[in-house]
Amino acid sequence: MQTLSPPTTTIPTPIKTPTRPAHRLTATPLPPSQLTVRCAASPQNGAVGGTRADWQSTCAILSSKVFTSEQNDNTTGSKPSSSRDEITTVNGHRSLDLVPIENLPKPLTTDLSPAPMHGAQLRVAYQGVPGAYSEAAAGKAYPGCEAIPCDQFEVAFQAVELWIADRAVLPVENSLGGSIHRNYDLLLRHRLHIVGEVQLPVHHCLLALPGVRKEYLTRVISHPQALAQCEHTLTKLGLNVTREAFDDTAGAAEYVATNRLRDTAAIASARAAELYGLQVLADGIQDDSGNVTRFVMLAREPIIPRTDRPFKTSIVFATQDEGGGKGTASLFKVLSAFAFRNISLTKIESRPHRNRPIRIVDDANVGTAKHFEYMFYVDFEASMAEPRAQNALAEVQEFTSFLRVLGSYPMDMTPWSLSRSDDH
Ligand SMILES: O=C(O)C(=O)C[C@]1(C(=O)O)C=C[C@@H](O)C=C1
Repeated sequence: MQTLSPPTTTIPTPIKTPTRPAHRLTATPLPPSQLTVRCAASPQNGAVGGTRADWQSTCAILSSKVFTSEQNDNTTGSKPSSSRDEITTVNGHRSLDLVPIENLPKPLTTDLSPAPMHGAQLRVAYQGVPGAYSEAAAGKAYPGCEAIPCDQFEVAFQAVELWIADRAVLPVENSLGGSIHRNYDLLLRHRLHIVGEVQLPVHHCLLALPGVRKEYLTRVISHPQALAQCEHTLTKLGLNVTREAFDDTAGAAEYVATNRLRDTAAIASARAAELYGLQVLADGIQDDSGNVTRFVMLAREPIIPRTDRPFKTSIVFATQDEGGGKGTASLFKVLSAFAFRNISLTKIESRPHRNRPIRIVDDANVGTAKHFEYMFYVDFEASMAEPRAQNALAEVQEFTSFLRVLGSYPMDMTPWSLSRSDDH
């Protein structure tokens, strides 16, 4: 499948950004590792326990495994450092027990309510151009926000790290297409925190220039996830077309419009049709009417976990080497730490362990085994403010060589509706 080059034309200004110049953020060479990450949160009324000390004790569970800040990405599986002279980090932050409480910087926000510090709208970075589903997710997560288009997922991370944006909204999985692996890898590589999730019903349309008929089409372009979500319907429509990947759905629509392509259709939202002056050739072409994409919201600071509403926690870990002693069956042991506490897992994903993708085990009698090594991403239904979650993670640490909490955040509990008006 060939990847099209994005057009070099001007991108329309994102909605609700009347004063901002019309452009998309593009990649910068600044490595995320150069970015300063600050520590911890201040208490907030309604948070469990309600004091900074409570929050610190919650975090202390996690700070027993410390890594030196010299390490590139905390994934090498090194043993914890015990030296108090070293600058230590937990989840990319200075270890809490080394920082006097009164010196803790204030978090950007302590809750999901949009409260930007710079006195303006909350600025939310997303990948794509106006009309992309990610933009709709940003609007659902933070109504009235200023949505900032970025040309790559990584740029959205950087936008937050560089204080150009307050939040990033990124798709992580779709009910038909599965996980968006790139974003799992980026979550590990960067130091941002998951502060929320939104689930967005995704309603795809087949878009073409006005006057174009289905019979004229020779190709359909869109984001690979969108192409995958419409695979069977495209075949059922009897289209004799090639399918080509594009950076995002709305970008594909814009490309068709700007280049006046009469042989090409885009799969994108009805809103993209309006924005780029395209007609809707077919509506609701996703293979499942309940098609939904889950997005996570990222911020520079974590939010304070609570217990007054359902929370989810996302972690990533590497198991200890298998092959005897403590290392045996470590994945099973990790998962059972949750099972024994009646904590439901909602998602498990494995990705190659970047620093140690293969482990070679020589056995003189039978030969050499080459085991693939993984980073495991797990979402579980509990708040880090709950002792059972803290205890589970304390136990998980015993069987892992690396563990990071990506975030503890409110679950998206909006009522499920497949009505057209809810769709994007
Ligand atoms: O291209 C877009 O519109 C996006 O927001 C990206 C994306 C994705 O990456 O999965 C988001 C939701 C849909 O599942 C299809 C595409």
